[in-house]
Amino acid sequence: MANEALIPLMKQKMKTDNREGRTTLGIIGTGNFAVALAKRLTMSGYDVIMGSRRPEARQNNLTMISDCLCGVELTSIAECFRKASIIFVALHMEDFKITLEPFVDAARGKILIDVSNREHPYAAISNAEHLASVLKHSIVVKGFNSISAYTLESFQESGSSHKVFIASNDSMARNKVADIAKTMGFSVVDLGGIRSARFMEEFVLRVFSHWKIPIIFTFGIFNLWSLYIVYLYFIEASVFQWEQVFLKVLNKPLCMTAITVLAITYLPSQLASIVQVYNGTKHKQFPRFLATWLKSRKQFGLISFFLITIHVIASTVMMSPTYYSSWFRPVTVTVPANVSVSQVLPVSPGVMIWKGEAACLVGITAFVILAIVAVTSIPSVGDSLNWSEWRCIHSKLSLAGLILTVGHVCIMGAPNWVNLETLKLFKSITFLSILLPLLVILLRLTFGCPPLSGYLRKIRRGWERNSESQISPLVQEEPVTILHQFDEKMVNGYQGVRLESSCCCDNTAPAPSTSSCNQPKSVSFNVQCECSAV
Ligand SMILES: NC(=O)C1=CN([C@@H]2O[C@H](COP(=O)(O)OP(=O)(O)OC[C@H]3O[C@@H](n4cnc5c(N)ncnc54)[C@H](OP(=O)(O)O)[C@@H]3O)[C@@H](O)[C@H]2O)C=CC1
Ligand SMILES: [Fe+3]
Repeated sequence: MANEALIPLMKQKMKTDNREGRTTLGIIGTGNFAVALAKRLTMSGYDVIMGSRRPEARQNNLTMISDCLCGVELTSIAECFRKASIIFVALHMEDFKITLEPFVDAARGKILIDVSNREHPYAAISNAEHLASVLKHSIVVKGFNSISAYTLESFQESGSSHKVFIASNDSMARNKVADIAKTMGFSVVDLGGIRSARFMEEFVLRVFSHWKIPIIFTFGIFNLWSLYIVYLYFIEASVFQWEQVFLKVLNKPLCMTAITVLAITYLPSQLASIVQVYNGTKHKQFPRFLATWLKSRKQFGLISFFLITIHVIASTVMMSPTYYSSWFRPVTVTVPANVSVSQVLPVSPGVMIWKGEAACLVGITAFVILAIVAVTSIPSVGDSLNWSEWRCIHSKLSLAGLILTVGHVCIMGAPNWVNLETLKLFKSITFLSILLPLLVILLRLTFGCPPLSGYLRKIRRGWERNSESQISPLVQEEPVTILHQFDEKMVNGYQGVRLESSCCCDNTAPAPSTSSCNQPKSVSFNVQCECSAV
């Protein structure tokens, strides 16, 4: 691995790269990723040299793939090492040794960007560390491995919402690669030393890891509600026919699951408030289950919205007096004396009563509000909002959505609840399904009203009940970031929280400015933001 003594040599080489102000970058490999990268770099204003084992054989292929590649110089790997000082290694890890070992001296002092991914999650060392061991005197930077060839090629779709993670032991090399990524239109996340490469490579192999728990939970809740519905409507009383099982019957556990999962989305925030008030500080870690639950809120919310959407469509399809008899005015038919009852009379359906209309209005409004919340949780949309707007939508508007959803159920069920005995009340599915959401709303309102709201705000600004040394008010106004080691837990948390800044602050003594941090050891997350969103 390169050391700082190589930096002057590198600077010298960088200067020779400039032709008419353009920097020359090398790419070793001519596969899918290399071609997409060459196109993107060319369109971002770089001169590109591609190094191949068989340049003559590849030349025709490249120009046939795209016109953008006409200006790209295709040469041997040795020539590529000679002409460029920053080189992307777009090879499979298994080929590093056999293909690159002869170029140990040619690679001396060069910045090599390892873009490779692994087949399997478990490996003793990362691909980047393996590359550094093959080309001992080079400076290896891990990066771009989470960006697909498709993303590189589709200019319009890959905006700053696509993040390029970068890791290297050499801070100057990291900065240079970060500048290239920014010029290409990506936003950059600096993950510090090369050890982070292990997690960068493992991270991309995970398949919907954040979705597993929410999906299993939702499935469990759906099964429980379904069993209860079957018991109520088919075993205890024969209310429905089996033919109605696909829409009318299924719609019931579906909407009950949707509202339960919606409550589960907002419940951990309230539990977090309870824990923080109980501890009298925000600096104590949440219990593991709660931390995981907090990180899964987005997934729970989106699953709930998905179920609500199906419920809305199914209800709209069935919207008739036959299915929703209690929502419509009954039709009285007077049979004239000269008409026999066996004759068919045209009967116009009754209009909706207040209950039906009000339930529809409140339900539609809740659906639209939750749609806005769901859409803004898409990173590219969320990124267009500032922090206050994002917080307003995910805190206030989502609460309004939950209240309206409960209101929708109450309008449907409440007129019946008053006539029911206590025991029978617990057999009402509308009553049962609002209990958890009501608890969440009550907790939210309790923590949102003085004096608890003020107390909680104080805690979230750094105040500690049992601490002598309070953080100065000036520092409290700054976003408080905590230095995490880049470990599995942090990568998991990445999707759930908004990345705000990357200063390196200590948990107990937040640094007031990012400038004091020349070499952040890891990304840091704006914990203030996460807590506020709570
Ligand atoms: N494709 C994608 O979307 C992404 C790919 N990556 C990573 O980028 C790297 C390249 O991927 P990709 O371009 O798809 O792979 P390809 O199989 O399409 O290309 C690999 C290239 O490696 C070169 N090579 C050098 N030595 C050997 C060797 N001994 N045997 C075979 N080929 C060799 C070949 O070029 P030549 O014959 O000209 O020397 C070949 O074109 C991989 O490590 C992959 O994990 C990372 C993110 C996304
Ligand atoms: Fe409904």
